[in-house]
Amino acid sequence: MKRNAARAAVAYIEPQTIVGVGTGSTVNHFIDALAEIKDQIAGAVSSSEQSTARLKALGIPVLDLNSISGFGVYVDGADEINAAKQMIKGGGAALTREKIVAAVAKTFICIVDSTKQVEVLGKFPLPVEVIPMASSYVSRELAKLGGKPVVREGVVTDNGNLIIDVRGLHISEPLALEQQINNIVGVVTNGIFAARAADLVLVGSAEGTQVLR
Ligand SMILES: O=C[C@H](O)[C@H](O)[C@H](O)COP(=O)(O)O
Repeated sequence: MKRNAARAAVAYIEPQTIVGVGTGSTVNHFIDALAEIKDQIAGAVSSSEQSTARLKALGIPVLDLNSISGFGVYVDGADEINAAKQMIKGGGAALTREKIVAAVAKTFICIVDSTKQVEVLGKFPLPVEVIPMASSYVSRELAKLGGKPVVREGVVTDNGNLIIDVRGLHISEPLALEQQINNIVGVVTNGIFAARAADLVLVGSAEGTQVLR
């Protein structure tokens, strides 16, 4: 199902453009598909060390985001997505770089299998990237919002920070909660993608791919 969604995303890549590449098992299928047309693109900008390594191993040049002023299509997965195309991301701890690359892109294409579709975000624990010295303080602040925060064991992000997973949130107003959590001192960013929701969703199933505009 993930592969079907990932392969469908290749059709949205314009020739000789830079492609934004997310992170995760669904995106890995996309990178594999992108390798088949690598001579027809101008390179990639990547959202994690993991994706960078896979892109380079397949011969796709990876550009520094600071060396370009913009690009067209960003393709990434999600842990949950609602009907408004708002997402929870960061199950693979790549949320901050993903949010940065997504912010620069003109179009965000989210590739998911149908199990990721939800009515209300929050069943998947919300990842929050924090500066290590602030993790206890931020955890106490997150608990005040009604969630159960737990520092993800053994995980250090590509930026040298920690991830706090927050269980038990019923996220009925994703944009407001995204901003509220980002306002806690010590938070780098959180995994709610509402200020920058997806523009297009490709939902893979065993039968093929559904396009949600
Ligand atoms: O940090 C990881 C990313 O946000 C992923 O895009 C997300 O966790 C979905 O990953 P997967 O495609 O492996 O389910």
